[in-house]
Amino acid sequence: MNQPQQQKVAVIGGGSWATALVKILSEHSQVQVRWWLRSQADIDHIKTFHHNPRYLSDVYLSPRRVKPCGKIRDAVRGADYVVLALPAAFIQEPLQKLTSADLRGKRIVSAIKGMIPDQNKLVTDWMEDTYGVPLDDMCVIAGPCHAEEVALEKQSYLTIASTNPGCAADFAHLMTCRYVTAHPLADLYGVEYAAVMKNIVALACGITHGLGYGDNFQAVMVSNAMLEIRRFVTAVDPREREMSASAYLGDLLVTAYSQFSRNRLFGNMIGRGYSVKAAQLEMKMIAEGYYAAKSIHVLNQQYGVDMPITEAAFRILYEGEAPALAMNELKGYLK
Ligand SMILES: NC(=O)C1=CN([C@@H]2O[C@H](COP(=O)(O)OP(=O)(O)OC[C@H]3O[C@@H](n4cnc5c(N)ncnc54)[C@H](OP(=O)(O)O)[C@@H]3O)[C@@H](O)[C@H]2O)C=CC1
Ligand SMILES: O=C(CO)COP(=O)(O)O
Repeated sequence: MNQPQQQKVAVIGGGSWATALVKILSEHSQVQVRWWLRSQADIDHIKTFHHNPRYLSDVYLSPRRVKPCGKIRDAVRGADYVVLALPAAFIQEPLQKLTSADLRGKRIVSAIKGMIPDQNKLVTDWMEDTYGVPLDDMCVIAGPCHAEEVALEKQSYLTIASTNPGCAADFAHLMTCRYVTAHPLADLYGVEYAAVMKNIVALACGITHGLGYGDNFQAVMVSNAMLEIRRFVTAVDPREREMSASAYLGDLLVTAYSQFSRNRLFGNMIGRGYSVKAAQLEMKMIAEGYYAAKSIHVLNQQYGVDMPITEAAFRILYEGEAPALAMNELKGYLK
């Protein structure tokens, strides 16, 4: 591991995952975190009290290692790594203040499990197209890991995927601490697509739970979903991959079953009769699966992969189909 002594990491985003990542990174004495948040009140609170007031507010944030700031150019200046940790729908606005020159020579890490909604692009593709960041200078953070469990220092595993083995290994080192183990993996696209798609499945699981379906049905749905994800990922990026690995199956399982899953919670509300708007207003956090259902539906028009679970979610969320009707129809496709 050829890491220089001091590592400067800019983290972009002020929500729960950003807070958890800042906590993990700041476990390393050689890491300095510049943390961009959009709310000046939150920045002031963190500087004064060393806790993020609205997300994972129990987490202590070391003032020696973590410097919050409100200007994104200040956050990325001199950084070795820039970690993107906002929901995909909100990443374009703050990044508009940056030019390709601001990001040149830096490694970009996407912690986002969503697609740029209006363009239906993976975040890494969008960064390459918009800022000319070479794919080899990027990695994604994946794996079954909820921010809430990082806050509690519960043992967790992450996967750092990149086309560049050195980039993945270096960042995996920074993501490893007493309660987190991170492993590098070469499958950037497979991991990134699977992370987007498992959110749609978790949302669909939440819908069935809200409708009163039981664990038996959900287990069948999750098994079928894994096959659906495999079919799509293989169509988009054909290659050998071990889809039972935790970056794929593990993340699907934790999101489909965890009490902390935003996507499952959102789906559960829809299944219980909330409208999409009402569920969004009720949720204090973002469910990426809502946006992903549309992006994957649109993308799949060019691939034509059989995806009954994603399609059922799309019809419920965007075409107003009654959840009970869509799930009743889905029953005929599951084995
Ligand atoms: N939470 C988790 O356990 C994990 C999350 N992820 C991924 O990390 C990414 C970030 O999710 P997470 O941290 O959970 O999200 P949260 O819902 O916790 O936080 C949302 C963030 O987005 C900001 N935001 C909300 N609305 C807007 C807006 N209209 N314009 C600009 N910014 C806005 C919020 O700022 P403000 O508070 O000021 O409104 C906040 O910083 C997602 O892609 C998610 O899938 C990945 C692994 C685990
Ligand atoms: O990706 C996650 C856990 O690995 C988080 O999923 P949710 O956004 O559904 O909470």
